[in-house]
Amino acid sequence: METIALLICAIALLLVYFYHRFKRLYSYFDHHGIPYVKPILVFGNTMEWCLMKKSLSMILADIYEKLEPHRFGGLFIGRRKVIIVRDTELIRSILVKDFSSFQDHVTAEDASKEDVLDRNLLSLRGEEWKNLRIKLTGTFTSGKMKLMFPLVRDCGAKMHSVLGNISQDEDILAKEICARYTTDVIGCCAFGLDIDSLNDPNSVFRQMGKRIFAFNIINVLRVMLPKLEFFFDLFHNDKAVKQFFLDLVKKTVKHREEHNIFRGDFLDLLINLKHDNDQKSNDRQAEEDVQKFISQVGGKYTKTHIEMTDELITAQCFLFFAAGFGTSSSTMSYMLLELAQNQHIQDKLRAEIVTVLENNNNELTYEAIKQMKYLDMVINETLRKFPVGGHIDRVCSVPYQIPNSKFTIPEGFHLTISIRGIHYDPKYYERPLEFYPEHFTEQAKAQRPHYTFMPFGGGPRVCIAERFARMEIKVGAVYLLKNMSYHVSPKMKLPVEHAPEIALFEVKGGIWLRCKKLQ
Ligand code: HEM
Repeated sequence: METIALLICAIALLLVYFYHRFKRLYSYFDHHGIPYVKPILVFGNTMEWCLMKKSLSMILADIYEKLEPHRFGGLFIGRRKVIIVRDTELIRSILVKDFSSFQDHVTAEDASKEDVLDRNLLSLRGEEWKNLRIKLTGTFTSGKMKLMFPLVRDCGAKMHSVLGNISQDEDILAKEICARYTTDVIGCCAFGLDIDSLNDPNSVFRQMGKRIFAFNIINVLRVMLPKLEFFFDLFHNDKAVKQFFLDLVKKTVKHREEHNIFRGDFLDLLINLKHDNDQKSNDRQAEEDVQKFISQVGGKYTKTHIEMTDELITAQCFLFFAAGFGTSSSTMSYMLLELAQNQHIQDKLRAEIVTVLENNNNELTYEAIKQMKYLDMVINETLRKFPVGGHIDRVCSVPYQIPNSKFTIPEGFHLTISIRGIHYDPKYYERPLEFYPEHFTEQAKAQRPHYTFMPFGGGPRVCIAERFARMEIKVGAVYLLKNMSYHVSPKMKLPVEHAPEIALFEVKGGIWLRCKKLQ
């Protein structure tokens, strides 16, 4: 009896202790006179995320809205204090002007030094990141995109023939067909493989893609309980997936080196970097992009030697795969859903595609997709309404006084920018809830402040592959739409509900569309 009483007392004392600790922690922003959204004990502002009811990006977008009209505010991701930046001028300072104080992504803190695949562009920090980014910049110029265009077009043509086999009025899962296309594209451009997951949905590559994005509760716990990270790492790394990619790249690099094979894909460009570390580029755009990058990072760049080993090459290819296929296929499937719901936009877009193709002898060329201006508007509006990376983050590396405020962000603090919040802000978009490609006429774009459209992030750390992603989505859209029409299937659950457990925006139950062949 006595023992039970003692136990109850001990638990009660512990609860009181933790209650006070949390209370003190959660008074931080009050104490500094910073507006914030009231947290809930233990969970902070992210209870719905922990309970897998809402994605983190959606929660951040809600907080962005609640903090109107403040330039910035506070929130808690579990126990972690985070600043959310709302004002576009302040966003510019953080992403560009004062970039040197906010160079790293939060992911860099999670990266393991022992894990070779964690030495990828997204996870590297400081000088190591800068040097690698400069090296890889030349891989994504328009010239290189033009080289890769035929490879992407071949995957588009394959998707077109798969769609051709679909029986009249069949229902399709949009994300599935788009993901098979983008898996083939990235497999072909980053790994030099003809994967053909379009015809073989169970290809090893497609399975690997599904495993990379398989959600687990570990991801939530890692953020909530950072001190136990070493423990979660035991579960986190899907070692089989990593080994698969390591073996694959090593084998392909060896084969290409031995047989002198050149395909013009990412892997070739990375192998070139391996053999000629400081090769002089004869790509003018690469030089310009690098100069722009160096001026943006604040002239503090010290060139250091990076040896492009097979492991480092694999780490980049693996990231291109992980960052590339899900983002682009989600964007494409959201675009199809909106087009199915807005037949007049779909008709107008198809008319543009058909006209441009006719004017180009029915051939899809790199130049032809550049002429499809309405397609650009539709893609931009899709990326506005469904920014697959719904928020971006930065880590503050030196104490930073927020301009025109008394608050100094301490070193190590996390910052976040809600891309989704900004994209739905009625201050910047006339019809935020509608699918309205006219948000992206030249005139509308010129009237909006900078940093109000950021699906690819911003500043020197912006998505390195924006040109590639846009090319891939445009080619995919042409093949999807030129002689097929899309309608909402009776199986589709509307209004759309987002699946909270996936890092990228996904739709609960999937996007079901009815596909019709046109003459
Ligand atoms: C619709 C497609 C895509 C979207 C919306 C997207 C979005 C983003 C965003 C928001 C970031 C973070 C930027 C920041 O923090 O400022 C990022 C980074 C990155 N993305 Fe993408 N991305 C897309 C496609 C791709 C593709 C196809 C690849 C590779 C082939 C790729 C490779 C990367 C890499 C390597 C980074 C890290 C850059 C760095 O830290 O230096 N992305 N992307």
